[in-house]
Amino acid sequence: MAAALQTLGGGIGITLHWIAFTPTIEQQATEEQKKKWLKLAQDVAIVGAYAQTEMGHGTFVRGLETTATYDPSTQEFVINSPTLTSTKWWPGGLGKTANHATVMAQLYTRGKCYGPHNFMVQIRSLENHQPCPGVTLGDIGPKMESNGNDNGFARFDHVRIPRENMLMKFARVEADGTYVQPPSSKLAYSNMVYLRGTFVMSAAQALASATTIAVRYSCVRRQSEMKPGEPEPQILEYQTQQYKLFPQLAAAYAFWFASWFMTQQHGSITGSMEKGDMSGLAELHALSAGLKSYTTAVTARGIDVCRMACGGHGYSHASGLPALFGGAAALCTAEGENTVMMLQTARYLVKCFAQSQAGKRLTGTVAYLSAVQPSPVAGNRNMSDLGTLVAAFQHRAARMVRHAAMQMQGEMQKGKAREDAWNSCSVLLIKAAEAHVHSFVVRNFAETVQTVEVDESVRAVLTSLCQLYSLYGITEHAGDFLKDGYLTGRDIDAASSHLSAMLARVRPDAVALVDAFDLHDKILRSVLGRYDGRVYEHLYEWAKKSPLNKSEVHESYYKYLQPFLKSNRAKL
Ligand SMILES: CCCCCCCCCCCCCC(=O)SCCNC(=O)CCNC(=O)[C@H](O)C(C)(C)COP(=O)(O)OP(=O)(O)OC[C@H]1O[C@@H](n2cnc3c(N)ncnc32)[C@H](O)[C@@H]1OP(=O)(O)O
Ligand SMILES: Cc1cc2nc3c(=O)[nH]c(=O)nc-3n(C[C@H](O)[C@H](O)[C@H](O)COP(=O)(O)OP(=O)(O)OC[C@H]3O[C@@H](n4cnc5c(N)ncnc54)[C@H](O)[C@@H]3O)c2cc1C
Repeated sequence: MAAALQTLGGGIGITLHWIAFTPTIEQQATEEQKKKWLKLAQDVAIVGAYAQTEMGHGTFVRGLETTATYDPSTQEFVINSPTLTSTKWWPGGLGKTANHATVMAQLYTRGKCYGPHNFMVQIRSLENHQPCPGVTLGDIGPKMESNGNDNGFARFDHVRIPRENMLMKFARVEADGTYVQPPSSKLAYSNMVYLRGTFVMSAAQALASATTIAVRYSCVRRQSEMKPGEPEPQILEYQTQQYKLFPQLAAAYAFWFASWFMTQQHGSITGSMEKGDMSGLAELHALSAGLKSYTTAVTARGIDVCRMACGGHGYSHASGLPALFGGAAALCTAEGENTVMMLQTARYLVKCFAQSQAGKRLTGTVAYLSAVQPSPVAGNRNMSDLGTLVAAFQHRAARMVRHAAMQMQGEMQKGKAREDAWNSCSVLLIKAAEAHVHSFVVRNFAETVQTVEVDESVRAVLTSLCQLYSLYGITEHAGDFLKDGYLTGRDIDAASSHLSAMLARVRPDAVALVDAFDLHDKILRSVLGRYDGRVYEHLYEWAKKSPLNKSEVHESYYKYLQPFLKSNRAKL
């Protein structure tokens, strides 16, 4: 059923029912409320949207304007859109598909505001799908991509819902209007942490799709002469083509493994939180925010590299790459805009750095911050050794975190308010947070290839891929490693030559590495990436099905071109 709805396309968007609406019930509803709504959602007996973002606010959740005012005389909440900018705007499925929504609104009771909380609101009739009284709904119009999803808008004109429709697992409002605090005000945001974590796998899968398409096509496509008189080579024989595609292929594996870690972390930390231990929430938020931001940004750029590596046919929708890029671009903005998310990670790193300066031993993904030596020890490093590469990335991140934090401390010592010092160092903070996440991805990649249960021949290939990913990162960001002399120019030259060697070493396994993603043609939806490699025949068939080819002479000739040509000829 869900798959059918999913493929219905135009105007039917059920993605967010699965990835946001249903998980919000799972994570924010009481057991009683789950009995009422969870099975309905899981069986798609109701279809839901996650309605948080408004026309005027997406990033700043505390600035949302929709209100939920408790009326103790009727034990109801009154949901209202007080301004134009409070109109819910963007939620997937909200325009035409969903008949329910979890609505994030400022909770008011006894005249006091307690901040954003989630409320279950029925928005369309289950009989005729018409909007419920007081609810105005619509689609927000064409977007860059994913136009099958009806991202919509919603306005509420004093819509009354029972008190029990507030999702009350963490915070509660009693019948008399008393507000009961949650263990942490950020638990209302927990589903965003979950969804960000899933974006890491979405990014990995998107990059896996793009590299599958581009690597397979690069084995089919023959172009130019490498040596005069010789047959045209597969374009994958060109080192430049390998330099474009193999780092993206390595990143797809790196992000895939990072998503395994993210899923495991989310499970164990939320498990502890169920028992009342909130200690892991801050690290979980920082990791999910940073990984979401980093992996989606690299993926969007990487998909466009793959698109360009396929030449003209990459620019055709037949390749599947423009659609992949559009979707990946959405991941950079949705579920927490990337800059804002990376700043959240930076906020956590600055806090941890201060704790480490005060003598606290750091643990988890920031443990290296207290372990890394501030003074570089230059020397001939073995740039093909994974341990050396991981240490280099951790040194780089620790140095940049320290530099950004000290810069901020310096600004505050000059008398700047903390917020102003933060803002004037935020570019440094973003770069430090990116270096931190990059070092985590490299370390996690190295640890995974060394411990994953695979045949030794497979481990050797994955190790080469991990070396390639790390060496590519070092050569792309060489300045960061050279700055304090931790790596020398000779180390960077060694890294470049090892990288070239890794490109050649990965080449024979490139097709096997993309086939290993096991992405069916129906998922890839790409003429260039077909498993059977019969690109040209299917490209021609695909083009012939274009709507423009329904008639030999298009109606636009008679309407526009013919009179235009005629009048120009008449002037000769
Ligand atoms: C290729 C595939 C294609 C697929 C097609 C496309 C599909 C698309 C699918 C699209 C689906 C898209 C669906 C959608 O898009 S759903 C809508 C998604 N919207 C967002 O993600 C909103 C983003 N904004 C926020 O989360 C908050 O406003 C932020 C975080 C920015 C500020 O918040 P706030 O102003 O309140 O906080 P603060 O900055 O003062 O910090 C105060 C403290 O709070 C801590 N803190 C903050 N947050 C969290 C947290 N979550 N857990 C735990 N802790 C948290 C923080 O560390 C700090 O701690 P400390 O430092 O004081 O100790
Ligand atoms: C495809 C898609 C699907 C979506 N689906 C949903 C959904 O189902 N439900 C839902 O509720 N929402 C959804 N959204 C909305 C999405 O969550 C928001 O667009 C996102 O959170 C970004 O918020 P914004 O649009 O307010 O951007 P803004 O925050 O206005 O971003 C504009 C610029 O301001 C900058 N900026 C903002 N705050 C800061 C800061 N503190 N420091 C530095 N720079 C800052 C940003 O970095 C950015 O460069 C979707 C969006 C898209 C694109």
